[in-house]
Amino acid sequence: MLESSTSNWVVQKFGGTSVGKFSTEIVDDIIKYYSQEPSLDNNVAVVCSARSTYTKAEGTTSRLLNCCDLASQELEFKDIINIIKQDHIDNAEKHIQNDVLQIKLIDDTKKELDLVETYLEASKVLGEVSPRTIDLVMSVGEKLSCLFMTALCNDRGVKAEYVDLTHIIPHDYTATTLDTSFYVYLVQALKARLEPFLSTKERIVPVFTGFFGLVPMGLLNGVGRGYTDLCAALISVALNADELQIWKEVDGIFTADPRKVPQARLLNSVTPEEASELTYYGSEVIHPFTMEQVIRAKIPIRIKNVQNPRGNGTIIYPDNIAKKGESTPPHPPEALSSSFFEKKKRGATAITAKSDIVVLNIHSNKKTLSHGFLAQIFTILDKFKLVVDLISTSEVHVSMALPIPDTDSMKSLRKAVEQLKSLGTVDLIKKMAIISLVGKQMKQFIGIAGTMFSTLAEQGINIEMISQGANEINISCVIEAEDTIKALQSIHSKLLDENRPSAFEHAINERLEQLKQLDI
Ligand SMILES: Nc1ncnc2c1ncn2[C@@H]1O[C@H](COP(=O)(O)OP(=O)(O)O)[C@@H](O)[C@H]1O
Ligand SMILES: N[C@@H](CC(=O)OP(=O)(O)O)C(=O)O
Repeated sequence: MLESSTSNWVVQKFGGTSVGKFSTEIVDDIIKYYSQEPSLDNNVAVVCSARSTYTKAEGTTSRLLNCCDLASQELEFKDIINIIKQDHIDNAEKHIQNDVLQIKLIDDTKKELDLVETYLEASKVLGEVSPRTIDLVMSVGEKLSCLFMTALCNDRGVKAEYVDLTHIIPHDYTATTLDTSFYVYLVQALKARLEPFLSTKERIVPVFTGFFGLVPMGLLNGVGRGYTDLCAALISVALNADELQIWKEVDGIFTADPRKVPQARLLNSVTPEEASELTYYGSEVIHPFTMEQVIRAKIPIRIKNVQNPRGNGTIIYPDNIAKKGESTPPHPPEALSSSFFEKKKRGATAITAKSDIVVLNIHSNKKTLSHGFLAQIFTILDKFKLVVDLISTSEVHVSMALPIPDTDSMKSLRKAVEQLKSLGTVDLIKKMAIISLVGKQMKQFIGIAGTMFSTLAEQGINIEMISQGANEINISCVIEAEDTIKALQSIHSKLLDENRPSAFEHAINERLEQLKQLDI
């Protein structure tokens, strides 16, 4: 059965470091190609993050947040504003050839940063920077980046128009949470903003600020860093786009972080569940909020490399739902075709590691876990805003793995420990890492966990904690952080290397052969 036809819109999201390092390549080889190549017949919408020259930590968003921090302590922040200003002016002078475009861009850049100064001066006087002010200041990162990318497109022969989404949510919007009704509202508001681009005969590329409004709770609190992915997802839904492309500096999603495991392979496709688990457990490929919206609208997400634009990348899409415009997937048992057997062989999809983990052990002072013991633990952790990544319990003992990435979260953990001591003996094990094996097909096979843990044992790696996610697509364990690379490489070689079928894979192949004989 055929569903809704194609819209010919492709949404392209570019991250901050890509805008910082590869802006001309993005315009010439990607935006121009996708919007002007006759065989593609596409309309392109672009979404950009704030510029980072080297790393995100030293990028414009981090600098702007640093200004907010200084202003809240009534300290001087203007030096940082000047660094941001100079960086963007130098960039405009270097890349924009047309004088009129360049002068206007520099002028707009200065005006935006003057506004930041005004907001923060006022906050300094008040001795407080509100979440709304933080959002307003943070939005300037995306504004500057998109003003630049729009000018660069126009300078290089791609007709483009800047679209500022900072005020897309009106002042009097009353919602307090980012729930479905909020997203429905936002998609409608985006549709209204897109209308001029849809009604004109001329092909104009809208360049959207990836900062999308002063949302309830503040964008930083409600969505967190990396919010531009979500913005691009919502624009894709508003446009009923054929594809959302997230452009990165890596060819797509690999079986492991290619910087840590040289043998890692590029994956053609992963499911949204797998992409979420990988992102949560250390492989930051896509913001976790992005997928739900787009997949519900049957829009595939493609991760691609700005340095290799013609590569296929990795598609994120469910393996049991038809894409829009395509036939619905065959109903089982047809699904159990030879491709089923091919897929099942894979077992695990990818492996990932998350560092900065602390294990918190609590031994109850009662003989058995009393009623309310876990509730008390979580109440204390919640009070200090501590998140638990993994948990395992025995009769009188609870172990938890917590992400503690900075000194602030360490301080909170210490305070929590003081209160947890009323429940039993408490100890902390620092400098740990979570290793997670992820794969939607894994749940079909007993033995993958066994292979994973015996591989670690063969390498002499001590396992502190073991946990299997309730969704059964993730098997995780906690090890010492210094063993991370060894663990990733050895497990990858046993369970994910294509060239070296393991003893375990032989066992799977044999079992699949038996199933085939049984005609299942
Ligand atoms: N499984 C994985 N597949 C691809 N990249 C991964 C994986 N795990 C970790 N990474 C790392 O994630 C990074 C993401 O790419 P990058 O384009 O630099 O991110 P961003 O644009 O979000 O700043 C890469 O440097 C890559 O090494
Ligand atoms: N500029 C924001 C939003 C964002 O999405 O960034 P990036 O796409 O570069 O990860 C941040 O630094 O968090």
